[in-house]
Amino acid sequence: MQVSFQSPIVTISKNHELTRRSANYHPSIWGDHFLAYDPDVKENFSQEERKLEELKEEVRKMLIATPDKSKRKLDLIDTIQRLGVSYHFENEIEASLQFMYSTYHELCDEDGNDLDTVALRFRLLRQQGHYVSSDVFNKFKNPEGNFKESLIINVGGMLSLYEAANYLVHGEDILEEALKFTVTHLESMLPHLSNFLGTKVNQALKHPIQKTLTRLGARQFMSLYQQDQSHNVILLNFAKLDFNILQKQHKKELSSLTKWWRSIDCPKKLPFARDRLVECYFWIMCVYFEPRYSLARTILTKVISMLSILDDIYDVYGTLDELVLLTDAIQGWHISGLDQLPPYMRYYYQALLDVYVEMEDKLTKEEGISNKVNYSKAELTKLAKAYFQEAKWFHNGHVPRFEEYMKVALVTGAYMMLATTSLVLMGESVSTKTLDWITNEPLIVRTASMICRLTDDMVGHEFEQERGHVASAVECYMTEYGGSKEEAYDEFQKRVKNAWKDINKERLHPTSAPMPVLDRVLNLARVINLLYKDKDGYTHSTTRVKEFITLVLVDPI
Ligand SMILES: CC(C)=CCC/C(C)=C/COP(=O)(O)OP(=O)(O)O
Repeated sequence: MQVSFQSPIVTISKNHELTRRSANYHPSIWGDHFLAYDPDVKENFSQEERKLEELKEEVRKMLIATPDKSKRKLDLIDTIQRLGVSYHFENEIEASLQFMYSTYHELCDEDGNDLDTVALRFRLLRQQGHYVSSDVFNKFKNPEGNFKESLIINVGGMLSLYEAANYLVHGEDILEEALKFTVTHLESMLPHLSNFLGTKVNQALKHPIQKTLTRLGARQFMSLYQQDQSHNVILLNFAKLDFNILQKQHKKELSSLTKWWRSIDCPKKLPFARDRLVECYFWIMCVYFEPRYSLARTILTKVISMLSILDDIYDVYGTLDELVLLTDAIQGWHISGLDQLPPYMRYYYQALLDVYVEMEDKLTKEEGISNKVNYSKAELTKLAKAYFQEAKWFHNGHVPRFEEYMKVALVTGAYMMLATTSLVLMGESVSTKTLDWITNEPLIVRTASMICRLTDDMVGHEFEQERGHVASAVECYMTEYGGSKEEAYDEFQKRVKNAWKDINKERLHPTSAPMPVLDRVLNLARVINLLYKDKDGYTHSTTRVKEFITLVLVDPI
């Protein structure tokens, strides 16, 4: 099938003025909202911190006192994790799950036919990276090999099985079946459930734990947990206080980032670009939310904001001649590259260099080293080259073969660059060995990049093609294989589903990199799944994404 493809839109009008493309992005919906954030007076803050420490110790004691063999321990760990406060108890949780892993068979015998417990234990262990066999679910099947009908009325057990099955890896047919079985029955049960249970099921079906980002998930889980009559008051109060204290820190970071962003003055100086500082911060806060990553979060937000503009320069505004110059300047990576650039690019390039100077300075101050920054620079160079390749395809009206497109588009999704930079900024905890590992595009990074690219192209290609854009995965696929866009979407959905199995597999021990490193990549995949579900919520950020940002960064609990 022939796909209509727009011709280049950078044209010279009759009076020889250059007409550039425009995407007409809506302006920032946040403006200076976070600028004036003024944290409570110090005294108030330290009172809260003291209270937090007290509650934390109580939760720690509770965690230690609850026997590792008990179902209560499983529930407690799960609740702590879902409330978003497990980062305070990493060692305690690791030790308990290690014990459960080493005594797994014995514990499974004790769990008997309690589906909720079996599935919860399975999920908590897989989440932690421990491989346990999915054969444990065989006992819930009938002699015909199907899941038993009697399970259907056990909503808690079904939910637990559904959440566990999302941790499937390739070849686990039983978990594929479990997913189908639980989704079908939970969906059909929805209208008959109480308000509380219905909300719980609905939320789980939309956002399985495996794809849930900690802060947003915590916020949503907290309101449900509060309604649960058996909730633990100390734990809930601790989680609420921790959420609010951390939100203040995030607001403070956003306030200082807004000052920086104002100095860039995107609406005036680079009016063709998306003005999305707050959305960028949300993106990066999803990658790492913990207090210890404050510096990393701040600088990575600057990097992603600059990448967003760079994407618009290559995709929307720049002429091919100008893009040659910019790509050269980025390869050269030096202030001398400024001279040849047109004014708007010179302005952009200077601001980009400034972000990297800051990155070098801060890392040198923190750790006494700055050569790790070179890993990020190398990725940026790679990214610019790939952007340029796409620009050439667009300006020549060329539709590449699907695989040829994907090779370049996996890079232009920018996840390789962002993942690498996120690690560079994690400081001492990430070794140069790990940075070498990520530079070689390991499976988990390729996979997250693929999820990013296909998800982005499925929801964004029509809007992009209207304004003029390189052929996306959808156009390339249809041109090469024929068929409708719906068939292309089906194929891509399948690939995305498989990609999640790869991510699950890559997080099982023995892993190719430390778990905190893999979790940055996992979080990047989760963000794209959240922001680009059904539509490009980053570019068009006035609805769903605004709600997410409000929940996590605006409203305290
Ligand atoms: C991951 C990063 C860098 C996020 C920053 C914002 C960005 C460039 C989003 C993708 O935009 P797009 O949908 O216009 O991308 P593309 O042009 O590649 O389709």
